[in-house]
Amino acid sequence: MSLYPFEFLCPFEFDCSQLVPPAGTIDHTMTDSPSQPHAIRFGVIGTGRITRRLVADLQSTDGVSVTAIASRSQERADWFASQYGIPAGIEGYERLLARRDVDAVYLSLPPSMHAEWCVRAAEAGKQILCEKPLATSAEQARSIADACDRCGVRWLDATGWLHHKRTKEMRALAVDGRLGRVGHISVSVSFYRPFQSGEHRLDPNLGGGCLLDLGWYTTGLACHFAGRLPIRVFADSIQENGVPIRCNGMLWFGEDLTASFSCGYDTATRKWFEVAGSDASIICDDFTRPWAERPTRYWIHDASGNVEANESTDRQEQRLIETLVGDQPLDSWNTLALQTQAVLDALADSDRQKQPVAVPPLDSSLPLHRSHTA
Ligand SMILES: NC(=O)C1=CN([C@@H]2O[C@H](COP(=O)(O)OP(=O)(O)OC[C@H]3O[C@@H](n4cnc5c(N)ncnc54)[C@H](OP(=O)(O)O)[C@@H]3O)[C@@H](O)[C@H]2O)C=CC1
Ligand SMILES: O=C1CO[C@H](CO)[C@@H](O)[C@@H]1O
Repeated sequence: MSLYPFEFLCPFEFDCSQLVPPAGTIDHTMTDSPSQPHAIRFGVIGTGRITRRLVADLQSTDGVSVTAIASRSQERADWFASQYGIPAGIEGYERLLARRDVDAVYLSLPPSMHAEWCVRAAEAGKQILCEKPLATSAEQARSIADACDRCGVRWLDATGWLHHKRTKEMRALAVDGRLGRVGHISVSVSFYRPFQSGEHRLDPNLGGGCLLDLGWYTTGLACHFAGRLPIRVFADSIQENGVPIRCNGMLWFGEDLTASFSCGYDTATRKWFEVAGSDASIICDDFTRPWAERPTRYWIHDASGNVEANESTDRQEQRLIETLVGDQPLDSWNTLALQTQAVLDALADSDRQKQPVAVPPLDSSLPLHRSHTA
């Protein structure tokens, strides 16, 4: 059965009067409602699986509305628009960027397309929420950051777990001495196939492979808790169709702190980490998102077998969206994304060479990824 049933017809027509925004212009006159004055109006680029969830998250975030969705196919755009109550279905991503009723875009394309469409969105003056991985190389990631800088637009990668309220809490435990001296971080993210045909995760030309897809989480987690870039990394993968389908590795943050990771498409769903200190460890088994119908949870284990359990609920995607459309600086989040991408480059390089490689230092003008955890 097709993933996209096309039996629904869109009741909305494309409105040419909404074309042509001067870059950076935000025109709130077209879709503001009395209940949402000055809502930030999102346009969605791509109609994939994750889009369904994020559209609902956008629509349920205060101060945000979704005004348009673009697909390569008019039929698919119309179907999504009608299913999700989005006023306009648009054929072609460029046409969405040209609309005056779009202030920000949510981009959920295969990874190899992120850089091009983020840069175009920035040049059209739109704020950007881009799916992870931000790009397929550090150079591409930097081109996104530079374009956003140049055009004065805010951007975030859609890495929801970072914005969960417990993430700050867990990191505080690691840095305030509760665990003793932190020595090792281990992190695993996986799920077991099957994939549908045409799956971008298995296509090297679309930025496929578990290292970018799931290594984005494992690398980001290790860098987030370490609060610095690793000096040296090692990765080794099992490949299929020219992409890694299992990848394991090590990160050295200095002599005192190491991390190990495992990610892949050939073991059951795992989304856990451990931060091990000299006195105690944090263990979390759902860091990327909660298990269905359960609160998020983590445990602090001490050296005597005492366990402190923590459960909480939060709406991490809404927090992520609020952070983007808010007015606080995004430097710290942006830096972590650029660091993560640079480390992924080094891991891919190590996997090719089958030996540890040094991680080049990041641009020193970037602020350290620390401020929001204070
Ligand atoms: N944050 C999270 O929790 C998650 C993030 N992701 C990320 O979201 C992004 C999209 O993933 P996912 O939703 O699974 O992807 P899908 O394959 O389901 O969707 C990708 C969409 O991109 C568009 N597209 C444009 N060109 C191509 C092409 N050549 N091949 C395939 N699709 C194309 C299609 O939309 P159209 O044809 O309508 O233009 C398609 O629906 C990835 O970067 C992924 O890592 C994914 C899952 C969870
Ligand atoms: O980011 C993601 C979240 O996890 C999924 C698997 O559970 C991945 O497929 C996806 O790319």
